[in-house]
Parts: sequence; structure tokens; C-alpha cells
Amino acid sequence: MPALTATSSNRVAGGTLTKYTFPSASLGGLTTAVNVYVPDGAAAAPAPVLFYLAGLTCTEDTGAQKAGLFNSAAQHGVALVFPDTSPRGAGVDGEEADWQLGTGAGFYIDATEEKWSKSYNMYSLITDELPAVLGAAGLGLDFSRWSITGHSMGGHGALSIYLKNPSRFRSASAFAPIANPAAVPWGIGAFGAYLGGESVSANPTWLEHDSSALLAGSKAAPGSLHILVDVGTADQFLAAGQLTPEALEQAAEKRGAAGELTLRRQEGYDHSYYFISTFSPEHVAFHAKYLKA
Ligand SMILES: N[C@@H](CCC(=O)N[C@@H](CSC=O)C(=O)NCC(=O)O)C(=O)O
Repeated sequence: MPALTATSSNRVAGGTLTKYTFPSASLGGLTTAVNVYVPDGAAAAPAPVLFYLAGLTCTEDTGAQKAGLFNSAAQHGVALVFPDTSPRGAGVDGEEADWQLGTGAGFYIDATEEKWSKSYNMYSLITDELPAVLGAAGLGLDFSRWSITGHSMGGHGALSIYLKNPSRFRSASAFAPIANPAAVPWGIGAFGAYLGGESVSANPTWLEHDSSALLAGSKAAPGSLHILVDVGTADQFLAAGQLTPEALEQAAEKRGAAGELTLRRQEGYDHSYYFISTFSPEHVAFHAKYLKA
């Protein structure tokens, strides 16, 4: 197991936020950084864990600094993990050229195209390596009680990772997620580069990472999924057709298991962290209900 190096530590909301770095096998040996918030008391009784996956152009610091999650996490005794959004410095040609691809835009999938596949494996980092590395480090994290949330690209990550692994997580939520990436410009660009193909018809493996397709086809027991989604009605990327929350609603309808998806349209809110920080306490409370059941 790689050693964690603590590079900063801050007292916040009755707990401690520590930034760790370690060489990541998933990311081809590149050093990755992760912020971990542990509420006081977790040394004696390990805390359930909520991952926060950030969006395009973000880092491990964005959610920690702007999402307003700490007070509610402390109130519910929940630990928070904020991973980075991509490898850094992989040296892939063009990875810094476009904010929607490459650095800051890992899309929480494992690339299969040779150009990207050595380092762009954010799915493995989130689902396997981080729980193994953080779990073995004795930080007071209880990964048998694990939920996941995220924003935009990170909302896509949270929902798709949950729907691919429903028995590993207690619940999922998302702020303004890219709900149907296989069908919108952001997803088509990223999936085309990382997985290959120009469209989902050319490469149907895209659907393995598409939350709407995953929900519609989920084999999880009816009623066993717990999903909360908020989207602002004034979201600029909703207007641009990148988010398509209606696809998720249609998928839930197709699955036909009532009560699994709560999707709320929040009047007048945009895509920003002002929106996220307004509703993040409700998301923590939603997850705490299942993490502490
Ligand atoms: N540079 C871009 C805007 C990038 C942006 O808005 N990123 C969002 C996530 S979008 C989907 O994943 C974000 O969370 N930014 C960080 C922040 O602090 O707001 C442009 O040119 O439009």
C-alpha cells in the first residue's frame, strides 16, 4: 500500500481536514491529492464516509473550500473525501488544451483508448484505490458505510459509480449532474476521446458509464436505490443542453420502481457553488439517513 503524505491540515467544524498525497497505481504512478475531513470521535468509532466528486476544471480543493459540507457532516458524524478530478501531468498530447478534456476533466471513467489509458483511470481511483489506501491508513473511516455525491461532471461520476456498484454504496446524490453523458456534447467529447468512437451507436460501451442508461437497466432490487438530485432552473449548462435531468426521470419511470429518485428543480439557481452550498446540508442529511441506518 502506498504511503500517504500529509501536506496540510486545518481544523474545521469540530473535526480536521487533511490533504494527503500518494503515488496512484490507477493513475500510472502519478501523485494524486485528496482532502479528507474526519469529524472528532472517529478515532474511537470510525465514521461513515461521503465522497464528493467535483466538476470540470476543479481540484480536490474546490468542493472542500466552496461546497459548505463541513458543519452538516460534523452534525451527522460523517467523514468527507474530496478526490481530484483527473491525473495531473500525465504528459498526454493535448491534455491541457481544452477545459472539457484531459486535466481537470477525467470524467470518473477508466480510459480504454491507448493515448489516455495509462493514467486516465479515475473510476479505479475512486472505487478501488482510494478506499483501499485510505481504509488501510487508520484514519477512522468506515468504508462499510459509504455514500457518494458530486457536481456536474462529478454528479455524473457519483450517479454512474453508484449505479454500477449499488451494493457498495448506501446512497447517491448529485448537484446539476450530466445525467445522460452519452447523448450530450460534454459526454460525447470525453467518452469519444477516452473510450473511442464518435457516438454511442459506434461504441455502445459508453452506456456502461451513462447514469440514465444504468438506471433504466439496473438489476438492483426494486426500491433499493436511494438517489437525490438537485438542478437549478437558471443553470447555464442546463440551458445549453449538457445536463438533461429529464433523461434520468424517464429512466426511473422505465425502471418502474417508485420512490427511488427524488429530482428537484430549484427555481432561479445557477450552476455555481452558491447553488451547491445552499442545498448541500440537505444532501448530507439525506446520506446520513442511510449511512446511519
Ligand atoms: N471554464 C468554464 C467553466 C467551468 C465550470 O463552470 N466548471 C464548473 C463545473 S462544470 C461541470 O462539470 C465548476 O464547478 N467550476 C468551479 C467553480 O468554482 O465554480 C467556462 O469557460 O465556461
